[in-house]
Amino acid sequence: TRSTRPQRLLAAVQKNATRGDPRSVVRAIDQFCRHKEWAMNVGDEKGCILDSVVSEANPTYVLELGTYCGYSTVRIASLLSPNSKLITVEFNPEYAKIARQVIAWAGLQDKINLVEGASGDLIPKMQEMFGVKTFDLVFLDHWKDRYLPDTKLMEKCGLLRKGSILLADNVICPGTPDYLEYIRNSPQYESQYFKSHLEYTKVEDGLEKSVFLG
Ligand SMILES: O=C(NC/C=C/[C@H]1O[C@@H](n2ccc(=O)cc2)[C@H](O)[C@@H]1O)c1cc([N+](=O)[O-])cc(O)c1O
Ligand SMILES: [Mg+2]
Repeated sequence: TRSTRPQRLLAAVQKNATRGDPRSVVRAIDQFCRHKEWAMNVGDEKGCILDSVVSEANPTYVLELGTYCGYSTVRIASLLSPNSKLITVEFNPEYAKIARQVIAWAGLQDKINLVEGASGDLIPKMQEMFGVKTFDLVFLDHWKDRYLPDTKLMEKCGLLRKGSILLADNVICPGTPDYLEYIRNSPQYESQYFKSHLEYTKVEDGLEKSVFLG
């Protein structure tokens, strides 16, 4: 049977990227998506904004919601300091299988915990599963109708501390209107919109960075 797009993306990484070199893995995926097949990675343009937010935050504990093939997982983890950890949540076992191999090719498996399941089920278990108290940075890039309920759930579970940063992809395209309305009007957050483009296209999209004020 025909291969899947994530399988072809992984093959492009294994063909064009250098083992143990995360930035070459990121570059190989961007090349594949720009010249061969579009895929829903945060991409190179929004990826630069992601890089600057991660570098400035220098987080110890990062949560990513929506691994997909591991592009942003590798991009973020490549910027983390030695004792920091990235936990990434993936619902689809096929995507998880590909992402684990992309992460391994980048040589970042020691920094990353990929956990399979639904965010709504796993968020309440983060503290007991990983001994995490709070997350310094959360990257939201999963189902767009889950951004708001999962943010409220993270608040309820005490996973956010004064200064925790939420960074949300696709707030314009495909769009997360209920999340934007909540986060921009809540006195508990200070938000900033970084205007950009939908990955590998000229369509407008952007990232919303929100700091939890506690
Ligand atoms: O739909 C989009 N993203 C949904 C991502 C979903 C990912 O999150 C996982 N998940 C993990 C945990 C869960 O609880 C639920 C899902 C899913 O298994 C999938 O791997 C999207 C679409 C476009 N687009 O242009 O159409 C562009 C983008 O940048 C996007 O991110
Ligand atoms: Mg996205």
